[in-house]
Amino acid sequence: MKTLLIGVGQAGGKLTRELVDYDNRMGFGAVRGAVGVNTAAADLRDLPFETVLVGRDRVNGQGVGGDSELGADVMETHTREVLATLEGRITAGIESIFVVAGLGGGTGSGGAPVLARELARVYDVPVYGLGILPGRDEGSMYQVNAGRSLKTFAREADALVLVDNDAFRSVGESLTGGFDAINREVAKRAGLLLAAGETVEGVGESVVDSSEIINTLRSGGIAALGYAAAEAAPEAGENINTVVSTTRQAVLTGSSLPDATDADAALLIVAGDPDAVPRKGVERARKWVEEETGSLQVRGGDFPLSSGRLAAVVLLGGVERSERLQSFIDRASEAQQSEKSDESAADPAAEWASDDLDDLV
Ligand SMILES: Nc1nc2c(ncn2[C@@H]2O[C@H](COP(=O)(O)OP(=O)(O)OP(=O)(O)O)[C@@H](O)[C@H]2O)c(=O)[nH]1
Repeated sequence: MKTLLIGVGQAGGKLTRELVDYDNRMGFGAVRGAVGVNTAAADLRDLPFETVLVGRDRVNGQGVGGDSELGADVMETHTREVLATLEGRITAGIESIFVVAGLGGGTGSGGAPVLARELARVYDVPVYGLGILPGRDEGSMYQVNAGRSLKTFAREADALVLVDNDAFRSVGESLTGGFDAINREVAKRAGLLLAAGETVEGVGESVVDSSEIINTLRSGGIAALGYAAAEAAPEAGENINTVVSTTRQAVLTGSSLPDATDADAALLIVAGDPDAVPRKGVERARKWVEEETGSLQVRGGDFPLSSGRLAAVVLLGGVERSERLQSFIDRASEAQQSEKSDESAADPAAEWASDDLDDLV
């Protein structure tokens, strides 16, 4: 799926850079362009693509210091500048736009939903979010920002793929030290998903195309992305169990949003050498995904790659009813209450005190 990436805020910019690097390294060519947007000049310096510094008049290139309302305000004021940098980049071949942001800070959490809304108004292609949830030991400001942003971002984008920063943290590793590793894990998942619609080598029996990604995300709301890989035997017949077990691992232990398995729709992509991919294994794995997610809309396909390994990438669409998300929302609501902010009923933050997740879609 030919995609344009827009990284908003520090985390958004860094993750976008990782996505661009991964796509280049693998030679996929699915990422057709990238732009970085930030209120902090220093965070834009290392990005190897076009950048836009917004809100200079308000924060003088220093960032918004975790104030997501200010982040949203700045983006409202400068949307035109950001859209101007996209002119000529959203060519006929572009099939989707991803707005990438950390939801715990101010620039990304406030700015990304505003930008998604404006992009959806201007362009016909789907506008997706790729949002990062703060880890559970980050401070309450991060939790509240993410809680508020999550709901708005999911509403304004055509779907929001979530990454929980706790999902890829190894035991005992500090979160900050682990960011690069987390970004690599996310880039692999998202990079393979985007590239799956672009045939790279050979032609598999049932190759995935972009419309399957779009259809899996069609119900909107929150999505999760899982991945796992294992050594492949040369003969397809010997790999039936491998395909099933990597698929289970992708969903159960390799997901960007762990424990979010109750889904509206799913897409299973099996990547590997076409001669090593067993049809029977793919069918069984697909059945397993149907049972695990409770969804009857499970699509599947191959991604032919010359590799001695087999990988399963699983995109789950419409996972907002998951316990994991509920526990995050509880955490954000608690943080908000403990900050004793005196929100009124008209304040969007007040909606986060509600347990009613159906509001998301
Ligand atoms: N996965 C990942 N998360 C990150 C990274 N950098 C920061 N974060 C997370 O993103 C959140 C902070 O967002 P930032 O992107 O730093 O903030 P910002 O949007 O630039 O906003 P301000 O700094 O307030 O202007 C926190 O929850 C961090 O845990 C990164 O490189 N990778």
